[in-house]
Amino acid sequence: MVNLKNISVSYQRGVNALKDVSLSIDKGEFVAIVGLSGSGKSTLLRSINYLTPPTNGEVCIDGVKLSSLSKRKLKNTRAKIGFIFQDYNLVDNSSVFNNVLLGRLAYTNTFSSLLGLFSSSDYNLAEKNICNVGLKDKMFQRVDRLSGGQKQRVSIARALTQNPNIILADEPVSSLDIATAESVMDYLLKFNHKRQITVIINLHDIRLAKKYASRIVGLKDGKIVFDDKPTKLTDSILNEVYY
Ligand SMILES: Nc1ncnc2c1ncn2[C@@H]1O[C@H](COP(=O)(O)OP(=O)(O)OP(=O)(O)O)[C@@H](O)[C@H]1O
Repeated sequence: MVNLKNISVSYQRGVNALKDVSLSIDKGEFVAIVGLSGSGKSTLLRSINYLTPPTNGEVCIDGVKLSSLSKRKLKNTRAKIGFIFQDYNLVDNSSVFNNVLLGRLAYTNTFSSLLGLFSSSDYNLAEKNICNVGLKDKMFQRVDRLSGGQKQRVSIARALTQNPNIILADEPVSSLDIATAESVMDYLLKFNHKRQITVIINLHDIRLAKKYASRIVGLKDGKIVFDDKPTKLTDSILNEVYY
């Protein structure tokens, strides 16, 4: 369903962040991307939903080339791809409920979204997903009063409210302590299993990658140097990825 065909990304001043990367990810996989800082993990994730369109190569989602899509169709495709950021990307002075409702923005036209018009099914979906991440009692609390783990659960609920086929998560637990990080990862794994949502996640914690992912992709200098089951990621391969 996600197919990267020979993609390269070059930034200004000659930085080649990805070099001829090809990668196919099937529905329902839980893929962790690992590698040194600067190896291209964020760029890879952002190219999948065209936040950073590749300089060369093609990104295909369900067989459709993103480069061939009109603005409107690209918006529709992106609506089915949730994105979870390391720093949560929430509206701090707004409630949990309003933040989660923003997941429906991908489906509303500009006029409705400017007026904040949502349907009753949008409200119901937001409420259901807040309950699904265990935040029912915080529903109308401002998000800046929440802990880091709770904030990241709000971002998961917001992504779920898009009814996504894919969730992209860029270092979502790196600011959290180990126990909290695992509880956030548990939620991602739960929705991966229960809803068959494909999860593609950047992680610098190899232990978490091995514990949760069904497949690990190692990036080094913008190239894939490992792509296999977690059990195949031996210490000597790790040394190579992180050298
Ligand atoms: N907007 C940008 N403009 C120019 N160079 C960039 C930009 N974004 C990233 N880069 C460069 O591209 C390379 C890959 O960066 P990227 O953020 O994808 O790596 P990463 O593995 O996610 O690193 P980190 O774990 O530190 O976030 C790095 O050399 C980085 O400095």
